[in-house]
Amino acid sequence: MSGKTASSYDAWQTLQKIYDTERSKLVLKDLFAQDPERFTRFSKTYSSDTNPATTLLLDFSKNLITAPILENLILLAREAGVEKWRDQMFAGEHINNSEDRAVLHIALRNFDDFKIAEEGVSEVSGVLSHIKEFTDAVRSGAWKGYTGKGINTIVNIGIGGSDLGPVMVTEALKPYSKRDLKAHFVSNIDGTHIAEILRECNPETTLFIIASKTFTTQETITNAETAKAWFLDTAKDAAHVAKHFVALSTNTKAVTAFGISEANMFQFWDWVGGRYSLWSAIGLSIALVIGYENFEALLKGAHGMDKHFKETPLEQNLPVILAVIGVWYNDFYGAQTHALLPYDQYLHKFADYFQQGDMESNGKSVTKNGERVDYQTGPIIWGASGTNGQHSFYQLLHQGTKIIPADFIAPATTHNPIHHSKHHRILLSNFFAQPEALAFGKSEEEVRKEVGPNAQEGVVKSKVFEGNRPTNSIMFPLLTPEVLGALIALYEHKIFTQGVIWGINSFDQMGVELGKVLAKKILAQLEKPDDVQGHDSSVRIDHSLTSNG
Ligand SMILES: O=P(O)(O)OC[C@H]1O[C@H](O)[C@H](O)[C@@H](O)[C@@H]1O
Repeated sequence: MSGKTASSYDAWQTLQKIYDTERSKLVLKDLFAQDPERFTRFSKTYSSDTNPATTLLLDFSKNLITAPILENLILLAREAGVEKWRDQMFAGEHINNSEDRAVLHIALRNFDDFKIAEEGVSEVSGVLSHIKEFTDAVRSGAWKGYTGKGINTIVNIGIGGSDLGPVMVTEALKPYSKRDLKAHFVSNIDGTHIAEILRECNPETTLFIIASKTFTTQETITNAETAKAWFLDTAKDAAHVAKHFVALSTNTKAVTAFGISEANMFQFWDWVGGRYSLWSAIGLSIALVIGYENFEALLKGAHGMDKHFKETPLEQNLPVILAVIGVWYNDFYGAQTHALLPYDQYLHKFADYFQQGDMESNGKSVTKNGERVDYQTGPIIWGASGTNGQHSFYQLLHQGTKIIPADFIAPATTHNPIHHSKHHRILLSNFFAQPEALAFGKSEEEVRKEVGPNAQEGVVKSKVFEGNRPTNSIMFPLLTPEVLGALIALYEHKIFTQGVIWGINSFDQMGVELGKVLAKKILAQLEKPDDVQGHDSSVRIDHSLTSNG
């Protein structure tokens, strides 16, 4: 990093001038009318070198940009050192400076292309073999529970990155799942979460996967202990735990102290960030649900996108394009949020997943050098799957006062072509219609023609769509494991690129600590309510409300 902050880069200042002087000319209707080649100019396709079915089309033509704006946005990325930082990440340098760690989720899906020297990287293939051997044994029925029965239920106990990735991916890849293996995910400390799930489990046929990078996370350890006690209630003998509990962690000591042997532990390393960990041992539940071969295809899909990000000039680089367009809205238009809108029911957890992926990475306000930024950093990520969102919050997208950049995401074909793909055709018609309506709107003149001369003024105005609301559209042939891998990696590298432009460390999460520390203090006091002290006056603990009899 140059020591400069983003707003002092030359390209930033050029962009600010363009925004100040040309903003009124950035009207999508006019930009499309002036340039019949606009779609060709502002769309790009990524295709995997090894599998032509793994293709992503990014249409970014419906953005408030021109060729010179995009050129300057790319210059901004270059001036911020995106290429340099990217190459450092791929080389295993400790770019997570506050924790002095490498950032190597790309090493978990490397398949020997990038040479990385960091400790632990050479062990990745061994852990993958362990995952394969174990998942094959469980899925085939060779792995037996303590009464000799096979496993038909898995319960992943984890939170944050040790939950959201496995949940999102197992939902997204349901068509590839072993339908007779039920997968549950417990995350919340609220006892209701585990209580409801245990009601659906049989201790003889259930496998608990304790997923925690640190193995110190309060929610996960508490839930894991509850699960163990529930299991031993029936199984009685602690020796049976070995058949029903495995751990995914970097912390061998804590895992063995919990009572899980090293043989039942799947390792990963401190250079895997929690929100980038689904590619590691944390993906065990994914491999169990979809099979090891499909898990490997997911990794290969991400690896292909890694190569694209590493080797493609910034101008053609999909993650970089998404990132700089995001910066344009976030920092010049003042957009506060970014919506992820997948038109695919299988992707219904995609926005939830990238809430952590993006907001925990880029929700920072000091640079790596410790300077307070004087510009906006990470956007608020939100969204829901189409078409449900249309019947809920799209009113605000179309006619509200806020600018909400959004990504529309859809597969060209469906895993469920019922009624000769009638559902899918309707879904896609909405996927195409919404960005069109957002971009081009409906003029007052058009409304007047429709409603006739006698309509009230208020009615006319309420039916006008100003348009000029920006979107990206991303399409792929079918949601396969490889395509999903590429799609997730696309967003990971987008987040990386934005973090570099803003000069922040996208790989620590100091902001989650304070609340945890305070909760621990309060917990001690809840257990001994007479001693409540040292908090502000709004923390008044009424023992009659907190005790359960
Ligand atoms: O995997 P664990 O160590 O249990 O951590 C689980 C989660 O909790 C932390 O508070 C972090 O904010 C997350 O990044 C992490 O994914």
